[in-house]
Amino acid sequence: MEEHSKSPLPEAFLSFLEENGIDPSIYTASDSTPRYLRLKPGSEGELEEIEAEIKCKLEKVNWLPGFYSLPPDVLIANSKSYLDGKIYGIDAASGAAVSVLKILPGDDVLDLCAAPGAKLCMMLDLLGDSGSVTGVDVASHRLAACRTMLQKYSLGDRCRLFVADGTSFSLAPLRVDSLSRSFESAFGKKDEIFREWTSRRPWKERKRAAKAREAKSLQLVSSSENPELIFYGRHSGVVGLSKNELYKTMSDLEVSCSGYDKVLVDAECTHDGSVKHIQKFEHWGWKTLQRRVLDAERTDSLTVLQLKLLRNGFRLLKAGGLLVYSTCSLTVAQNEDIVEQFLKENASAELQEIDEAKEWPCKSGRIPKTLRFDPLTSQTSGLFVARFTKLAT
Ligand SMILES: C[S@@+](CC[C@H](N)C(=O)[O-])C[C@H]1O[C@@H](n2cnc3c(N)ncnc32)[C@H](O)[C@@H]1O
Repeated sequence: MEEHSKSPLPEAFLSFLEENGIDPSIYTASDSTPRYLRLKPGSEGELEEIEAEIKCKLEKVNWLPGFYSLPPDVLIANSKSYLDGKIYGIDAASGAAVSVLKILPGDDVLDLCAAPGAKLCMMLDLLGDSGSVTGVDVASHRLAACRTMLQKYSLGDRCRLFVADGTSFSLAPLRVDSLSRSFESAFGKKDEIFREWTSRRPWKERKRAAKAREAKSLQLVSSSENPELIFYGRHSGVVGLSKNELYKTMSDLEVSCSGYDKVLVDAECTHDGSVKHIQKFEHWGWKTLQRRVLDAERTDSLTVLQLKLLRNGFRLLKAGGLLVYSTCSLTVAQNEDIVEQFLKENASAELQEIDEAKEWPCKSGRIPKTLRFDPLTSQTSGLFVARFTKLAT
């Protein structure tokens, strides 16, 4: 059994909630909030076996296909089903955020803040055998963990991962049907063609990556520097391409027909919706919580980052496509205010009603059509979700 903290919320966190108009009573259910897992499609027939192994009955989440809940103190990380990649832990609210993207086989999907990757895995499961998913994250160590996860669940076939700043990432989706381009590029310079991914990078490439990391740490990287590609699957569209083809950026005009079908901006935030995250600071020290999470200046710079991520995600979305903006903060500043500001400056952005949520245990946000999940209402972690579509101009 895992240890669960029953200690009261720290003073600094309570003041943060008060300043942000968040009712602390929504967290009172946190200790009993179930844990959730998603069954890898195809493993449904093994439910009884999985239950026997984790010694616990799994409750089907009626409002979210493929999801099951279990008591918060049941450990799954050492179970064979988990190690074999038949189940993965993902909160139901996170699953809801992915499901409102309505991913269909064949879609080109962009996940602009991808690590550690629970939502990315679900996207790849929904995508099936056609289309592509591009995962971007600014933190290379977190994205490396995401790569490990893709490999564990054998989900990387149609995925590519870039260490990059999501506020300026500009690469086009790769059409997996781009055989003619691959054929052409096969006549290009030999060492510029991407061969099948292997974790053992050629010496030249490792040296180049090390140099890039060094330049980054010395802040020598110009904004025109190519993002670092740290993984690509066999059917991600990368194999056979030249560097020039891969690193082709899109003009705003090209985006409207060649942009991504679906974009997730699961933005960096103060994580205040997740008490499990806040309680970690019991061990790291409440002062760290103050500095790393609650500090007003940090929150201000976060809202700037969130708006930039949303703007860039929307820029890369094709006309008629869907974008989901989510955060695991419950403050208005990081959610509704961002949505309002964004709508004000984007005539082609339309906030969409999330019809499927009518049967879901969540509330409307302060702006109609947006959703809020919280431990008390939803028995999930806290999450804000807004869905936009891009109108043709
Ligand atoms: C809430 S987490 C994303 C969780 C992820 N979607 C998942 O389901 O596992 C936010 C992520 O944003 C990343 N991030 C922060 N600033 C970024 C930026 N400028 N560009 C891209 N990613 C960024 C962080 O490194 C972090 O991994």
